[in-house]
Amino acid sequence: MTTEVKTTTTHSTVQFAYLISHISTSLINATPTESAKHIEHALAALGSNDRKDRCYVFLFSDDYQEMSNTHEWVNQGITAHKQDLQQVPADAMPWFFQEMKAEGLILVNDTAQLPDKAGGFKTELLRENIQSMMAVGMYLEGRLIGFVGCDLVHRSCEWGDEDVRQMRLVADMITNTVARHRTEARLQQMEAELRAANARLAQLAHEDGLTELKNRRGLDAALSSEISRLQRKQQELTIMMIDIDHFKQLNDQHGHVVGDAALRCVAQELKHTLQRSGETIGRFGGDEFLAICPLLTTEEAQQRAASLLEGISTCEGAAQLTVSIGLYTFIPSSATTSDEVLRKVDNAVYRAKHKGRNRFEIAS
Ligand SMILES: Nc1nc2c(ncn2[C@@H]2O[C@H](COP(=O)(O)OP(=O)(O)OP(=O)(O)O)[C@@H](O)[C@H]2O)c(=O)[nH]1
Repeated sequence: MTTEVKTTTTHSTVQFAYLISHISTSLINATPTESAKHIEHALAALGSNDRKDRCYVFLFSDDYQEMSNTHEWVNQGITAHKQDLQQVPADAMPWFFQEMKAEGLILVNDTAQLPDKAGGFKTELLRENIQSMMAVGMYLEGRLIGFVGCDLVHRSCEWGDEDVRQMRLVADMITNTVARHRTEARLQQMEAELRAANARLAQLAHEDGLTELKNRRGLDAALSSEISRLQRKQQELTIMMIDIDHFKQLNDQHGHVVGDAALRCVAQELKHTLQRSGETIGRFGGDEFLAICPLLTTEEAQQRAASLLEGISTCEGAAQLTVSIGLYTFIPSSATTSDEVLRKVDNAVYRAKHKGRNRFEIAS
C-alpha cells in the first residue's frame, strides 16, 4: 500500500479551474434526458483529476431512511458498485448517516484507522477494498439531499482543504442540475395533473351525477351539433323524449332512494336500447330523458321506442315502472332549431300521457 501526502500545486489548481468551467457548461446545457450522461462525465472529469478510482453520487430518500447510488464513474480495472448500492438502509451504516447529516463531510484517509463505531460503513469500505474516501454533502435549499464522493482503491492519501473545496464545487454543480431537473419533472407532472383535472371538469360539466349520462348542458350541445350536421348532409334525425310515468307518486310512496334507483334503471335501459354508435342519450331534467339518434328511419325509430317500453317494464323496483315517449323523425332544414324540436317531442309526450301512458306518440 502506498500513501500520498497531497500537496496541491498551483498548476493542478489551474487545471482544475479549467475542468470546472468545462463541467459547469456541460451540466448547465444538459437536458433532463441527457443529465445522467453529463453528471457521469462530470464525475469522470473529477476522477481523472488526481487519479481517483471511483467517483459517485448518492441521493437520500426524503425520510433519510435509505440512500441509492444514482451515478458512478470508475477508473479502468476498478469494480463498479452502483448496482449493489441501491436503497441502502440508514441503519446499515448509522455512523456514516449521522456524520453526513451533522457535518456534510466525511474524510477517510485510511479505512483501517476508522473507529469501531463506524461499524457497517467500515465493513462496506473493506468489502470494496477502499483505502481512502471522501464525501461531501449536496444541499438543496438548505436541506441535505445526498452526497458526491470518491474512493481510492490502490493507494491511500491524506485529503487536504483544496480537495474538499474542489469536491464541494462539483457537488454544488451536480446539485443544481438535479434541482433543475426535479423542478422540471414536478412542473411536467403538475401540468399533466392539471390537464387531467380540466378534462374531468369538462366532462363533469356535461354529465349527470346520478345516472352518469349526459346532462342538459351536454344534450343541448349534442342536439344543436347534430341538427347542423344532418342539415348539411340532408339525412334523418330522430329525437326521443322519455318521461317516467307517475314518478311523483313513486317518490311519495316509496321515498327518494327508490326514486333514484328507478332513474338509474331507466338510464341503464336507455343505454342498452338506444346508445348505438353515434347516438347520444342523457337526462334532460327530473324524470325526463332525451335520446338523439341519427340515421334512423321512422319505422326503425318506432321499433326502438317499442323495445324501450318493453325493456323498462322489466326494471325491478318497489312498483311497476313505465314511461311515455315522444318521438320525432325529420330531416333538419336551415330553419330547424333545438327549441322547436324539443317542443314537438314534448307535445308528443303530453299526448302519450293523455292517451294512458306506457306508450309512444309520434310528433308531426
Ligand atoms: N328521486 C328523485 N326524484 C326526482 C328527481 N328529480 C326530480 N324528481 C321528482 O320527479 C317528480 C316528477 O313529477 P311530475 O313532473 O309531477 O311527473 P309524474 O309524477 O311523473 O307524472 P306524469 O309525468 O304525469 O306521469 C317530482 O316529484 C320530482 O320531485 C331526482 O333526482 N330523484
